[in-house]
Amino acid sequence: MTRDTIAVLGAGAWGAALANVAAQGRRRVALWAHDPGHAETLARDRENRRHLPGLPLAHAVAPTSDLASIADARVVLAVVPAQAMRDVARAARPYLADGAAFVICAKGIERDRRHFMSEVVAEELPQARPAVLSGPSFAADVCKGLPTAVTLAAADEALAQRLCEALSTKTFRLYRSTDIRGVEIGGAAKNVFAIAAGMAAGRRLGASAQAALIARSFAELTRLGRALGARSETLMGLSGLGDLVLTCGSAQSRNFAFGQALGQGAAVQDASGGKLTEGAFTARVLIEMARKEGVEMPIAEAVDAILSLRLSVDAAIEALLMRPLKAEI
Ligand SMILES: NC(=O)C1=CN([C@@H]2O[C@H](COP(=O)(O)OP(=O)(O)OC[C@H]3O[C@@H](n4cnc5c(N)ncnc54)[C@H](OP(=O)(O)O)[C@@H]3O)[C@@H](O)[C@H]2O)C=CC1
Ligand SMILES: O=C(CO)COP(=O)(O)O
Repeated sequence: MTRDTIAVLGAGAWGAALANVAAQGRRRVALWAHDPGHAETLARDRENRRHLPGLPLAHAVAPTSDLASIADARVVLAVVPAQAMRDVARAARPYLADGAAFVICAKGIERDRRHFMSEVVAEELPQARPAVLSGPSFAADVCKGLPTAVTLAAADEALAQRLCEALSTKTFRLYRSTDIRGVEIGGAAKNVFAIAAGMAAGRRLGASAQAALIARSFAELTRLGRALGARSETLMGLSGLGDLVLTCGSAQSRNFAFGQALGQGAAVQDASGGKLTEGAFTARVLIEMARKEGVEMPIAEAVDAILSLRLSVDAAIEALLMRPLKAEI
């Protein structure tokens, strides 16, 4: 079988990790950075010191800031922050080959237009075949070759199968799905819940509270996911429950660490330490979507209220605990 040519858009932690995965068994994988200086530094250091220090780039990874480098790719992995996806997809339009797979690896929802990433890509790249890759996977773990399993969804199951074969390695396993919406909701929402879990850890609420928070977050995700057409088995799978458990349970997560800093008293504007925390961009749009669907999401609402400075962490915890008793659904 010939191996699909792969290019990666976005040279952060996850872009570098996925470029290394794609480099296995390939002679060249273009890794595009929007900042030419960053592309030059990557090419010189052969390591992403800014985002993934201590983990070398594979030989076949070719850093570049020239978008024309995606022209020969049959598979393009889009690994930029969710709020940058529209601009990057639009800029890629003149170069992307007809029928190329455009695999969304960002986890978020477009704030301004309330669009899922697959909707953004459908609008900006009519020639692309969109797919979504999401699941429990820290970039450093993947780069170190630790075992990881994620979901790859495409509307066309044959494409999903082909992408799983193109991207899977001995330690990076892809499971196919056709439920694009289910996979992208899980990835976007878990970042918001991870902020809440981090806050609980920062306030030292204890392991029982952490478990309750994960379970009730999953109930919120399930309610919204079902309202938006996601399949239950997707929400219960790697990209839903799997990623929720990972991100809500580890300070390796930037969203969790952000919430933890907030719980320990850091100000909202300082708590991320300059790192990308997708949940902070997704919280508001997630609850706007939920309200439109008539879905209750009290944990996500609390995160949004704290980030908008309408509520303190302690007041939000108090409000969650004082909610009327109800059936467990
Ligand atoms: N890290 C992880 O373990 C995982 C991350 N993801 C998801 O992948 C996405 C990217 O995350 P990650 O790589 O970790 O983030 P990083 O912060 O490590 O990297 C983001 C990269 O995108 C670049 N960037 C920023 N703004 C733009 C823009 N407007 N146009 C093009 N590029 C831009 C950054 O450049 P600069 O350095 O100049 O700011 C940087 O190279 C997120 O949606 C995240 O949720 C998914 C699974 C795992
Ligand atoms: O998505 C991730 C793991 O699956 C990475 O989480 P953070 O963006 O919170 O670091």
